[in-house]
Amino acid sequence: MSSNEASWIETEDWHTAGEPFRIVDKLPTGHLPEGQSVAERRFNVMKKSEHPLNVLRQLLCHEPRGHADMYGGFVTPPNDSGAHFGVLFWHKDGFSTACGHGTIALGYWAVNKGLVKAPEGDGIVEVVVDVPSGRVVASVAVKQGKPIHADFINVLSYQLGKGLPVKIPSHGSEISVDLGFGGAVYATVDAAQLGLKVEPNHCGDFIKLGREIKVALGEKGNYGTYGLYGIIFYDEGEHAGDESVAVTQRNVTIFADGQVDRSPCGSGTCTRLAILLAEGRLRPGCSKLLHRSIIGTLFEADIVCEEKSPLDEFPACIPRVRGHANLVGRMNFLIDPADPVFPGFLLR
Ligand SMILES: O=C(O)[C@H]1NCC[C@@H]1O
Repeated sequence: MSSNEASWIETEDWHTAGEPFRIVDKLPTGHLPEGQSVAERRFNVMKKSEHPLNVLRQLLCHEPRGHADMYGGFVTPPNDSGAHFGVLFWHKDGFSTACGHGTIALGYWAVNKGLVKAPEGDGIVEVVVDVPSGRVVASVAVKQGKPIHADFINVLSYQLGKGLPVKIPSHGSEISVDLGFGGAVYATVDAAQLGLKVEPNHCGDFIKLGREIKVALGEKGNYGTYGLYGIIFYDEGEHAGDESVAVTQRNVTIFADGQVDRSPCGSGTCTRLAILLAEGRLRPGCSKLLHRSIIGTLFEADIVCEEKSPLDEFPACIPRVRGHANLVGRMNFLIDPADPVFPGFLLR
């Protein structure tokens, strides 16, 4: 694709629990960023706003081809032969380090496309994906050769901070937030502190509050090279019977700059699992988190195992999140530099 010529680009669009995931399998020549790993490729595309892959992100994410809550991934080579492929996740403001809903969609996509050999009848097939935060797995269950659900098995996840006091303009008194890592850094907040329920009619409030909390936390929200990615507002749900069997919560995750996750957020769910482990409310191998989204869709999550933690104060675990993805359509977009709104626009 030369910079002044119009060209076409194909995508396959999925959603996982309502959250969009637009997959670009074949990148135009000259678009793959340099790097030995997906993490290096991400750093390299982020260094240069005029990088052709960053322009392609805006074209496919922003209006009129996308919208302020659009999300997707560019498929790349893996870091080495241990993974099937790599992916650079993108959202309206840039490239993220982790994406559970996208990994679930990629699991379905790879099986449907025949990129990994699935059992002809019933069984499980593992799709191994290199993402910027490490190597993750979509473990796809198939029935008569077709995916029926996928488990996102994430990188090591753990709590980073407990009860950090935060003062924000929209709320009179100080609130308290926990910080955690699930491939990306999240601040998690019990929405009851703000007098809010996680319901679609409060979506605008959560966008505003999420932005305010991010600003108020400032550098305290960073962890090494990871900046604070999202704010998870959660409600405690009804106890599903025995507390040792399940914790039920509903959340909305506001990520990047005011982007709203329609799904329960895969990497956010991993962060909540790690915090619930630290609080002693979940245990590896025997209890679950039933995690609903703001639109009511569900991820079912548990802890595969506890592992050595990089921090003395908090335990660490390998989390697993089960979800469903659905194909939305196959698109063929015209990319025309002469379009008066090239490469696109946003109204948030
Ligand atoms: O499921 C997830 O992990 C992603 N969903 C949007 C924000 C996160 O990257």
